[in-house]
Amino acid sequence: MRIATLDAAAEAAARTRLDGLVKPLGSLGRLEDLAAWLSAAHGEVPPRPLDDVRVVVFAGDHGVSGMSAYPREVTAAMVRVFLAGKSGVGVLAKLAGATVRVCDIAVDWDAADVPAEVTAHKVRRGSGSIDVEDALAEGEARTAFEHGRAIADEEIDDGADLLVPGDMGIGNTTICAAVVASLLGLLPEDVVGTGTGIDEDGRVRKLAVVEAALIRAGAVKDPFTVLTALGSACLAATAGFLVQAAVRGVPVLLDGVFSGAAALVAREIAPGAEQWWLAGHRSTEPSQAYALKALDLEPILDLGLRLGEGSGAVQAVPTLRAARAILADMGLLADLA
Ligand SMILES: Cc1cc2ncn([C@H]3O[C@H](COP(=O)(O)O)[C@@H](O)[C@H]3O)c2cc1C
Ligand SMILES: O=C(O)c1cccnc1
Repeated sequence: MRIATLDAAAEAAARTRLDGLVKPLGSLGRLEDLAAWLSAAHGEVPPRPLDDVRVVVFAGDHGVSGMSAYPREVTAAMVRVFLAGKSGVGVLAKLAGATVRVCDIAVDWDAADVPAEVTAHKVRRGSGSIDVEDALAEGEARTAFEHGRAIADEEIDDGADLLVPGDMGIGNTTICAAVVASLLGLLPEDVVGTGTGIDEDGRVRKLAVVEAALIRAGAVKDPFTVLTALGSACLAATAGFLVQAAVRGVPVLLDGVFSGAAALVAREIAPGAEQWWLAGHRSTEPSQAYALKALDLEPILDLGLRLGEGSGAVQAVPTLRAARAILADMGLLADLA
């Protein structure tokens, strides 16, 4: 896996053009940084329009139970909601002119009556309960990672010019807390949040599960071992998706908790891949803040969201398009009459 290189010359050319636009120097703030980054990613000034934006929602269940304010059956039910275009991310993606694909990586259901495309990358049904057992069997983390890479290839071969990873899985914030704590050497208290809205009793149970999982896993650093012990098939697939986007040189807008944890793992697997990722938004969950800090990523938006699915990231798409538009369409100071 070779990570594509960003074009430093295009970035420098973008900076020169930004400084010459008909505005006070630096006055378009973060938009200018995004415009320069996009130029580096595309290797041209102005960068190409972001016409084909795709969200891929990775769906799967977890062995841990009682960690969420909602029952695990919601994961499977939500797959149908994504297909019907009625999910939060579905509505928001439509506004941003993005498409949403849902992939059943590890939903715990009999999927006989859903379209085969949804289950084409199925790895397993549910995952192990990380407090007492590994999430995945030997080899499954790599299998799921390769599925994620294949999914990115499918989207990119089909014309995607910006990818957004989404997630659906009751219990996701528990395994993300464990993975982020393990990789960054943090305590459960640092990373455990209220997820879908658990009460204080639930948070105490969640802390105990994450603590038990971290003790059971021990000091693991190898990213595939972390995925196997504490992660999930969806997390491994999302990591593969992020790495492959970087291999192909396609920009990614990360979303919330799941994106953050997957990105941390993906960077361990493929150092340098993080150059291809932007943080779409800041989630209210603490583990995402730690992950983004470790990745040196500053979120574009901060709307107090805690939904996941890709819902925050898609809302940053218009901002990225705005960054491109200033380079493409603004006049030059030098042409002032
Ligand atoms: C109806 C519904 C739709 C969702 N869409 C995303 N999530 C979000 O909530 C879950 C993680 O939170 P926790 O760790 O507390 O279970 C994930 O599925 C995430 O995508 C949802 C949750 C629910 C209930
Ligand atoms: O911000 C997120 O990604 C999030 C927060 C709570 C539950 N699920 C996802």
